[in-house]
Parts: sequence; C-alpha cells; structure tokens
Amino acid sequence: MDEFSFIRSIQPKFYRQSSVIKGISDDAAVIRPVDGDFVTAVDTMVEGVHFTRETMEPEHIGWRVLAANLSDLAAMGSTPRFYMVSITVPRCWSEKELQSVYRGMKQLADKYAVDLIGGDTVAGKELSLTVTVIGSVAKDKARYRSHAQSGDLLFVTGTLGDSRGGLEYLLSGQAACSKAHDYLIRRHRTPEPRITTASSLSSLQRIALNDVSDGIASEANEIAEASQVEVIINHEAVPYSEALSTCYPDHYQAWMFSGGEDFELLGTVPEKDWPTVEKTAESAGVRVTKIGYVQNMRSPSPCVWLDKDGRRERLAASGYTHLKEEGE
Ligand SMILES: Nc1ncnc2c1ncn2[C@@H]1O[C@H](COP(=O)(O)OP(=O)(O)OP(=O)(O)O)[C@@H](O)[C@H]1O
Ligand SMILES: Cc1ncc(C[n+]2csc(CCOP(=O)(O)O)c2C)c(N)n1
Ligand SMILES: [Mg+2]
Ligand SMILES: [Mg+2]
Ligand SMILES: [Mg+2]
Repeated sequence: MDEFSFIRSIQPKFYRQSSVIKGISDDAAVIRPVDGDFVTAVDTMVEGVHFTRETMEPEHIGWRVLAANLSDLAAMGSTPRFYMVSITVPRCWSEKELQSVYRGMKQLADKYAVDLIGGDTVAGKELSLTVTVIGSVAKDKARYRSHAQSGDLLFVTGTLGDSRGGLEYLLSGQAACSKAHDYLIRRHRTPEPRITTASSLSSLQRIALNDVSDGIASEANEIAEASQVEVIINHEAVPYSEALSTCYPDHYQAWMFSGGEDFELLGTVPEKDWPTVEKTAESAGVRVTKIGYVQNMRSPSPCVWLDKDGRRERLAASGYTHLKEEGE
C-alpha cells in the first residue's frame, strides 16, 4: 500500500450534499455556505485508549469515531453534512483493514447523507483517528448546555451504562456470548447518535442538550455549570437495560452514571414541551425518560443532586478523564 493508492481507494464516487464544490482531490475542500449557522466538532480515537484489537474490529473503529462526532452535532441540534478524517497508521495495518475502518464510517455516514470531503494520512506508532464534522442549524437555533432554566424537567434518551458493560465483557476475553452480552457489545461498538431526535425538536423555543460521552454524572454537572442552576436527578428513574442489570448486577448502578460512551442525549425542556419531546422520540424509535428537574441555585455554586432512597446527596462529576494525574 502507498499513501496515494490508499487515498484513491477511499475517495467517494459522488457527494450527496450539493454544497460540496470540491471534495477529495485538491489541497483543500471547498464547501458553499448553506442557510443558517455552521456547527463543527472534532473527536479523536486512539488505539490503547479508546479501543484495542480485542475490543473492536476495524469497521467498528470507523463507525464509533464518526458516531462520537455526530453525537456532538446532535447535542447542538444540528444536521450533519460533511466530515474530514485524519489518520495515523502503524505499518502493521493492511490496506484491507484500513478500508474496513472507512467502510465503518461510510455505513454511518450514509444513514445521514454526510459526505467525506477530505483528510490526512500519516504512518506512525499506533492507530489514531481524528474526525472533524461540520453540520448546519437554523440561524441562532443551536442548542447549548447553558439553556437550562429553573422549572425545566431533565430527560435522557435510551439506556445508560450499556457501552461500559460491553467494554467490560470484551476486555474479560470470555468467549461464550449470550444475547444480552451481544446487545451490550453492539452498544459499545456501534452506538447510534441521536441525530434525528435532536434535529426533529427544532420547533422548540428552548432546550438544553449535552451528549453522554463521559457519563451523566459529568454531563449533568456541565449543564448545571453552564446554566448556573442546580440539577436534581431521581435515581429510581434513570433508565438501564435489562441486559446490563442481568449481566452486571454489582456494577450497573455505577455505570449508569459514569460508564460513559453511551452517546445518548441528556437534556432539559420547559415542562409544557415534554409531550413534544416524547412524541418526537417515539417517531424516531428512541426511548426517552424523564429523570429529574432543574431548580435555581441554592448552594454557592452550581451542582447536581441525586435523590436516592429518600435521601438527597451531591452527585459529583465522575467518569473517564484524560490527562488526570495519579491520585487526582
Ligand atoms: N485541545 C483542544 N484545543 C482546543 N479546544 C479544545 C481542545 N480540547 C477540547 N476543546 C474544546 O473544549 C470544549 C469541550 O470539549 P470536550 O472534549 O470536553 O467536549 P466533548 O467533545 O463534548 O466531550 P468528549 O470529548 O468526551 O466527547 C469544546 O468546545 C472543545 O472544542
Ligand atoms: C480499551 C478501552 N479502554 C477504556 C475505554 C473507556 N474509555 C476510553 S475514553 C472514554 C471516555 C470518552 O473519551 P473521550 O472524552 O476522548 O471521548 C472511556 C470511557 C475504552 N473505550 N476502550
Ligand atoms: Mg465529543
Ligand atoms: Mg471532545
Ligand atoms: Mg459532547
């Protein structure tokens, strides 16, 4: 394989977005502005940090890195349009395996008509993929973490902790697989970003959204901080799958809050808009659960409270943190 034949092999045959003026083939891509605001995000996946040869096949790596990016666009209420991929490849990876990584990305991209318009290819020590996505949203309609207000109710899509369950199983190296384990593994390897649900809520005047990459203990604190409010979560209401509680009865409760990589959406809306959220999620085939509410700040700083067994305790941000010193 050489760099140029590889690039030719992953070059799209056509573009779905009419706003692509120049895609892969020149020094840079050219896109024509679409109506409204551009929204852009970047996320990286590194071998040994986000996946290993044991936890993911090449196709899953591709799907998962694009899913993490599309999930950030969903959390902004934006419609994805283009993506760019920068890849560092160890020499032991074959061209066929790399093409599988791109096939995984393409499978997800095709679902949402997102076009690959460029990237970069470098040989290096371990596989690292950095994807940049660009989406659009109606002018001033992007959904911020800072949009929560007192009286809103707090909701989450899907179930939480499944991805961590799948990861745990894959890392255990166990061979025999039940249906429940299969489900958890699928949730880890090929998460579904909640693009349709979020963009279908465009009629709502106000909604705060954050996607669940680190775990709701973290993301709820980010909403509280950005909006300068207190968030109250009802422990009993937090949704988990039967597969997770059956396979990991001793861990699922912790993983619901800090397992991470679920790529669900955590949001707040005024109570009057809850029926719209329920209807929208239902038409998208996505479960949505009311798990708490938002109140004005009563403590000196924004925080999250967890109501559990008749007691209220503080829920600190937890979950995976890069660049953390030992013992921190
Ligand atoms: N190295 C960096 N240089 C510049 N901006 C950064 C860098 N890392 C993060 N950011 C910015 O910081 C903000 C928060 O990023 P963060 O990565 O925490 O959010 P996220 O992408 O939703 O989370 P995750 O990476 O877990 O999916 C974003 O605006 C992001 O663009
Ligand atoms: C082999 C392996 N070990 C551990 C993990 C867990 N993990 C890695 S990064 C991350 C948080 C989100 O990262 P980011 O903030 O970069 O999106 C989590 C929960 C994994 N996926 N694979
Ligand atoms: Mg992200
Ligand atoms: Mg990030
Ligand atoms: Mg995010």
